[in-house]
Amino acid sequence: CFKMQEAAEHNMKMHPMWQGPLTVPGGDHQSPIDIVVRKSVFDSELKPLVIDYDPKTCQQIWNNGYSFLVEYDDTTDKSTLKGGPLQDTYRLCQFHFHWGESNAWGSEHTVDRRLFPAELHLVHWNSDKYSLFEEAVMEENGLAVIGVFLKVGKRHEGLQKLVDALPAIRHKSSVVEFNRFDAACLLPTNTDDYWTYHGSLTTPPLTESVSWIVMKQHIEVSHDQLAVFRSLLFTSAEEEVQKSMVNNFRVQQSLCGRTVRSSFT
Ligand SMILES: NS(=O)(=O)c1ccc(S(=O)(=O)c2ccccc2)s1
Ligand SMILES: [Zn+2]
Repeated sequence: CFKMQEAAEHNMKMHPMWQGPLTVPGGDHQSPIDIVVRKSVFDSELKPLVIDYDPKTCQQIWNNGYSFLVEYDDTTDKSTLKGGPLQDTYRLCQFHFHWGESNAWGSEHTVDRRLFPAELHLVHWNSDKYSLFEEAVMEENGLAVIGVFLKVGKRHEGLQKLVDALPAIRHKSSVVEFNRFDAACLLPTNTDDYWTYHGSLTTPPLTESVSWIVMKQHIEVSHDQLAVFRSLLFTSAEEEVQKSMVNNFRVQQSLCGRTVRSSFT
């Protein structure tokens, strides 16, 4: 996915506005949304997800000015997602999180209006149809993002390696090498139960190219682990006023007649 330079330039274009309730002009397939459980439709055709991540493809972790991203080498089909609602094979390119300033809110999607303190997004692009991430971003069936809710509870052992790397990327545009991280350790034990709908990126360019797959089962992280997320900064080392990286989520968008399907009854 995006390399450092493009994303840094890209970030300049995105930063000032991304938090607003901005939607693309006429965009009626925007994300995130509130998932109204009783209105979701069970679809027996939905298959189990096939998630196959290779920890060796993990490359770096960096602060892009509104979240922190763990980026993977997506030049080959080494870390892939298929099955579920997807017709093609999608390559993992990065994962990141959204969180609040308190444990009372922070997630982007909600379930029957219930907010979670944070949400993980694992971003994949359709490598059967496109040769580059940047192409896939603009296309209808270009991206697939897995959303996982985080709840505050017991410490997440797998997450700790990532939490320990965060102080090194406190400021915007800082990056450190990050290898052999198995993103699969962040998935809930049950990945067969999920909601899926067609939506968009939740930050500019807000393109409506995402097959969203939101896990029913959350993962647990400790209060202290989440507090380290909040120690990150939106601002670069040069800026005189440092701003805590918190509340980096978009407000819920209207469903506009879309159906949310569930893989479970
Ligand atoms: N929160 S989200 O999962 O919807 C999301 C927002 C942005 C991205 S991206 O970094 O892949 C990206 C994609 C296209 C252009 C720039 C960045 S993924
Ligand atoms: Zn996201």
